[in-house]
Amino acid sequence: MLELHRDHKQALRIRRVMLGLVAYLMWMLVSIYLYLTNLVDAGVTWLAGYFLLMLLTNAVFILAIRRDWNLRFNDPGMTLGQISFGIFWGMVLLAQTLPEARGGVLLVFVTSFFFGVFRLTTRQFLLLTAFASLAYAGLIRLDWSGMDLATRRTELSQWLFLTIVLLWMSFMGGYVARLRANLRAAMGRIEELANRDHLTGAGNRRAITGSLDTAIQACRDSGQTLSVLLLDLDRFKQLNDQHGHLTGDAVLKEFVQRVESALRGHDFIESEGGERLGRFGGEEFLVVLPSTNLEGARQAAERLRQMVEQAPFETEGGPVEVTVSIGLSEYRAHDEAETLLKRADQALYRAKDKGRNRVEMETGE
Ligand SMILES: Nc1nc2c(ncn2[C@@H]2O[C@H](COP(=O)(O)OP(=O)(O)OP(=O)(O)O)[C@@H](O)[C@H]2O)c(=O)[nH]1
Repeated sequence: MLELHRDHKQALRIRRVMLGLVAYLMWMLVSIYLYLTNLVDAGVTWLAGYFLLMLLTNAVFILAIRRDWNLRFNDPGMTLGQISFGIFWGMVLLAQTLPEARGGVLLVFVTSFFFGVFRLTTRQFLLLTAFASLAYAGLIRLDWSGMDLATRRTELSQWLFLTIVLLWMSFMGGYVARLRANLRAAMGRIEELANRDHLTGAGNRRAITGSLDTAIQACRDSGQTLSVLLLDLDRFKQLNDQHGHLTGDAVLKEFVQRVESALRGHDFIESEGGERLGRFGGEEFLVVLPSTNLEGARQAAERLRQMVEQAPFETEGGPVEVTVSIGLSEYRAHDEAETLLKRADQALYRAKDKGRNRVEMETGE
């Protein structure tokens, strides 16, 4: 199938413009009907030009998205612009339509407005309502002197009903658009909750293993390097026993802050989205280092170890001395996440075994 755009969101926007094309097709069908029933003051050339310009409008919107010009706007979906053009082309047809058929044509405006629920605020809806209402009032004003009293009354009541219906749609549409925005925010929040460790704010196990899988895939695709660090706080049980669980919690939080600032402070952590640090278990954390070989990872790990050791952790129960042991491994061809982590875990075990507060690398076997 033809790829609309390499970016998923942009492809969706193009699809939405195509949906707008359906509305234009509707204007075309209406105009053909009006032409066949002699209710429009236009010939074949006028109609052909009208169709062409409408299609061109649509094509320009699609082109703008394909070339990413739309990304410069606050509303990259260009909803307001698209609806304004929809109304404009509707008005053009209305201007040519004989007064007795205008009432029906006005109904088609509702379809243009409907697109607003994708994005527009009530204010923007009201702006469009004013635009449509004034444009129609302008048309009536133009033909006013040629109308008899009955036609004037019909046109005025049609103008009134159009304005009322569009006003109603503005408030309903704005409400639906707000619901949609709330839903999107809620989805973001749910995603955040599903991926974040509640206590420390670091990524949780699910998030960090997801990042690891992505990083492994990148290694397979491009042959770049990747290393992982498993960090485990030393004698944490003893810390809890001596200072209490709350102090233990505070230490975990500060530990994450220290590691995160150390990771941010060095450009070895070129984040390409996704988590780089995650809580793997109680007092065990995983750091994923893309594009980093074993030596680079060792230096990073050593920096982290020193960051933890260098100053006591300030807690409400007073300062607490904390150290961390770190095991690290580097991606090898055909590694799965499990095998990579297993080697890091074995290295961590050795670090503990050799007295803690140290960095150990995987062995060459
Ligand atoms: N305060 C606090 N403690 C936790 C949390 N999660 C796990 N722990 C504690 O962390 C301790 C981990 O103890 P162990 O696995 O025996 O390891 P350790 O005492 O750190 O000893 P080594 O790892 O060998 O240095 C346990 O006592 C857990 O209760 C947490 O969220 N908050």
